[in-house]
Order: sequence, then C-alpha cells, then structure tokens
Amino acid sequence: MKVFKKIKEIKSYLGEQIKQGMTIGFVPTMGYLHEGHLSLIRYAAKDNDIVVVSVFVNPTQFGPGEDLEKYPRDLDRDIRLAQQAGATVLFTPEVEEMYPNGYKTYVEVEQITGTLCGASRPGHFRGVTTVVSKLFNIINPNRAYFGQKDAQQSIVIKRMVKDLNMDIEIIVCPIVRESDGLAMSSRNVYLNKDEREQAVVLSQSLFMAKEMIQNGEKDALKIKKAIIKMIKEKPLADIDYVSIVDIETLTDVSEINNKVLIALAVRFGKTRLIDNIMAEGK
Ligand SMILES: Nc1ncnc2c1ncn2[C@@H]1O[C@H](COP(=O)(O)OP(=O)(O)OP(=O)(O)O)[C@@H](O)[C@H]1O
Ligand SMILES: CC(C)(CO)[C@@H](O)C(=O)[O-]
Ligand code: BAL
Repeated sequence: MKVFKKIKEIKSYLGEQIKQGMTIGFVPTMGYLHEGHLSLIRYAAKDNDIVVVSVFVNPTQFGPGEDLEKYPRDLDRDIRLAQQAGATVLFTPEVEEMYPNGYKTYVEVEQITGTLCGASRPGHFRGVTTVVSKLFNIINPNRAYFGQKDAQQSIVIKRMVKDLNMDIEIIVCPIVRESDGLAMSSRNVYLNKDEREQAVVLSQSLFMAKEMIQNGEKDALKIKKAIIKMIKEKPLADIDYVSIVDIETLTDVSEINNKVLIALAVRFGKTRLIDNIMAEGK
C-alpha cells in the first residue's frame, strides 16, 4: 500500500492511474479504524481497481469545546488495518496541507444541515462538505463509500454531489454493530464500563421502534415517546435528540406511511453517540 502526505504527490500518482484506465474507490475517514471503516474498504475493493482511504481528523467539522484534540489517533495501526482490508493507497495529510495559511473557501449545503446533528453541532456539516469536496478534487474517485451510521452525513453528501454536478457515485453501506448491538464508532473508546453497558440502549430502542412500526403503529410521537422512555431508564444517558424524519428532506414526520429515518444522539458523560434505523410504514 502506498502512503501519501502531500496533495501534489497523490494527485500525480492517481492521475497516472486514471490515465491507464484504473477505477478509483474512495473511503474518507478520520482514522482509528474499526470494523465499520473496514467494511467500507472491503466494499470499495470489490468494485474498484484502486482503493484510496483518507485518514484526516478534519478540524473544520469540530465546534469549540468538542473533542478535536483528544480524538483517538493511531496511524501505524490504521495503515496495517487498511492494507489488510484491501486499501491500495492511504492519504494522511497534515492540517496545514489541507488548510494552508490564508485558506478562505467553504462548501455549504443548506436546510438539511440545520436539523438533527446539524442543530446540536452548528457548522459541523459545513466542515464535512468542505473537506469532502477537497478530498474529491484531490482523489477524483469514481465511487465514494460512506456509512449509514452517519445517516445525515450521507444524505448531505449525496445532495452536494448532485447539486454541484460531481461525477461521483455515492455508496452508502450498512451499519456495523458490536455483538450486543452498539454501533461501532471510534468514539466508543471514550466510554467507561458503566457507560458502555448502558449505551446498548441506543440500538435496543431503535430496534423496538422499528418493531412498533412493523406492527402497524403510525403515530411518530408515540414511537418517539417510547424511545425516550426506554433511554431515560439508563441513568447515565443524556438525550441530545430523538427524531423521526423523512429520509430525503430530514423534516419531522407525524404519521408514518412511507420510509422514515429514526435517528438519535445521546451523551454518556462527555461522549456523544449517534445511531439510526430506517423503517417503513405499512
Ligand atoms: N459502525 C459503522 N458502520 C458502518 N460505517 C461506519 C460505522 N462507523 C463509522 N462508519 C463510517 O465510516 C466513515 C468514517 O467515519 P469516522 O471516521 O467518523 O468514524 P466513526 O467511528 O463514525 O467516528 P466517530 O466516533 O467520529 O463517529 C463514515 O462514512 C462513517 O459513516
Ligand atoms: C467524511 C469524514 C471523513 C469527513 O471528515 C468524516 O465526517 C467521517 O469520518 O465521517
Ligand atoms: N463520523 C462523523 C465525524 C464527526 O463526528 O465529526
């Protein structure tokens, strides 16, 4: 696997590969790789000649007081795991390489970035769409792979690609979970033993909600209340939001007749976890 830190060098290498007719699959990450990331790399390896993984903890998507400095990092381990999963190129630029002195340009998707995680993390998606646009311009992938775990992020990226006429196929891959149901996340390492035990309530409450919908319940408020009640039974859980929304507009749904996204964010101590599930009303 080739490891690049400089934009000029990776552009020149991939440019040559593209000239030779190679297809490029791209998996953007913030590193500290786990099975969720590795599943994206494996999907990319199935469909493309070259698989590029980026490892970059992007400062512009973190708000003041968030965990930018303490975000877990282990590049040597990431290089090993990415290669084992089928990555052929790894791009890990320094912050100054991506945002040199005098940097001024941002990409912003409106409306759908103001709800759910966008409401509690103002500016977050502006940072995500900016860095993803930059990475797309550097790498020129045919396909890019994102996880359903960050459901809103995938929807925002799809919107951006469509609106800005980017010729890139966005592929959204299923959530990989621990054996007890907790969605894998680099931030799970922050959890202490009690928090980790109680965090299983996130997926449990989502599975329960989906079952309610499958059993014919259409009242979104009733389902939301049931989720909140279940989560509140865990003393360490502090709910940020629980929402049932339309899968494209991300606006609240009151009666569930079509496909909906049930998404939530919950804090355990200083750790903010997200999870979601799709369900379809009958
Ligand atoms: N459990 C998972 N299953 C599938 N995809 C995942 C999972 N966790 C993360 N991803 C995807 O991996 C990509 C990189 O995500 P990121 O590096 O932020 O990992 P993360 O574990 O979600 O970290 P964080 O703790 O910041 O939420 C994103 O497209 C994300 O949706
Ligand atoms: C897409 C991404 C790598 C952009 O920094 C990040 O938001 C993530 O890891 O999901
Ligand atoms: N997976 C989204 C990256 C973030 O939380 O900043």
